[in-house]
Amino acid sequence: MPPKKATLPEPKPLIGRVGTNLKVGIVGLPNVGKSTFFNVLTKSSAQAENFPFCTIDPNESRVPVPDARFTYLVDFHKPASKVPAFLNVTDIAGLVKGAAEGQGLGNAFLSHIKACDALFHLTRAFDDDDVTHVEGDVNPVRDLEIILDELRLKDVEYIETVYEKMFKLVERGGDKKLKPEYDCVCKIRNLLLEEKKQVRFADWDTKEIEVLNKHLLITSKPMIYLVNMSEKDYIRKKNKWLVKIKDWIDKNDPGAILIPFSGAFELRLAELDEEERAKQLQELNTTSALDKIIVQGYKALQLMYFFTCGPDECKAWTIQVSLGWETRVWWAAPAQ
Ligand SMILES: Nc1ncnc2c1ncn2[C@@H]1O[C@H](COP(=O)(O)OP(=O)(O)OP(=O)(O)O)[C@@H](O)[C@H]1O
Ligand SMILES: [Mg+2]
Repeated sequence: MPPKKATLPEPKPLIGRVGTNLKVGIVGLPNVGKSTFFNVLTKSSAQAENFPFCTIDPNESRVPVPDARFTYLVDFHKPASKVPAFLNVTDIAGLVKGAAEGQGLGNAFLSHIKACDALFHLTRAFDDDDVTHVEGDVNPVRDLEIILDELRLKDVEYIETVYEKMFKLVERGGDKKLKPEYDCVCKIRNLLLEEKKQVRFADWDTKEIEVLNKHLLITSKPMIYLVNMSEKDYIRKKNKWLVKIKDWIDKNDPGAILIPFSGAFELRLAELDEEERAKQLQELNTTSALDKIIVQGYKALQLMYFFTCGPDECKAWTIQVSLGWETRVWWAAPAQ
């Protein structure tokens, strides 16, 4: 008998902005490797040190999206000008328990998250007694819940103000026109406050998504889970937390993507020249995780972008619209 096909959850329509200048934010507890990851991903040099709250102000950069179609166009036309698509990435300060009430760097941090359109949720699965853990020990499942809960509480605070305003208009003032929107706000409030769930975990119809898009709640943003492991664990593809994290995601955020990587290993690779790097990867029989992360980050956004190449930038071009669950590409014939 052929093996049973794994049933994948139906992809959910994305909630959020559609645009040409969207960004992915990096969130997680302090000192878990967010800035290290940001630096290797975007070839930047943001401060990354072994102490909590090393990052205060957000660091922003962009990274080209690896795309075989773009490489093909460039190889074919050998153009003078090559403009790939870019993914904008923001490295944000660490978040601690109580951040929604102002602990740690608190509210400023949360407003930086609100400005992002998708999130890389970075969690620490490496043991290293020399690297301080704000919770005292390594436990990425607990850490995931701490972060998600802070994000949820921030949404609760926001939706309460919306709810109170609408309550007065609809329940007291009898405004019938606002009633459908008010009902949706009540559903959001109930989900966040009573069921203690993230907005993206629930099912929403088109009308409800219109309401959600007015508010751009933090817990409605697509989230990609990145597990930061030791170099050794990444190379041997084993880590005692991986299965536990995967189980947690399947149970709580089904369909969400988990990508293991190693900040320490990527940092070491980044210091090698191209030839040494290829040799090293071949010897270790492994690959860098960064391209996969960039592509998934890009796919999580409802992004509309152009990549162009040609002597006058229009010899060959494509427009790509990624709406998360589908990607459409238009090719234009090279100008004669
Ligand atoms: N995979 C890894 N293995 C071992 N050490 C790592 C790994 N990834 C990062 N580190 C180390 O962890 C420490 C904290 O890293 P980093 O400054 O990137 O964290 P952060 O999450 O940005 O912290 P903050 O929230 O304080 O800004 C650094 O000393 C870094 O070298
Ligand atoms: Mg940092």
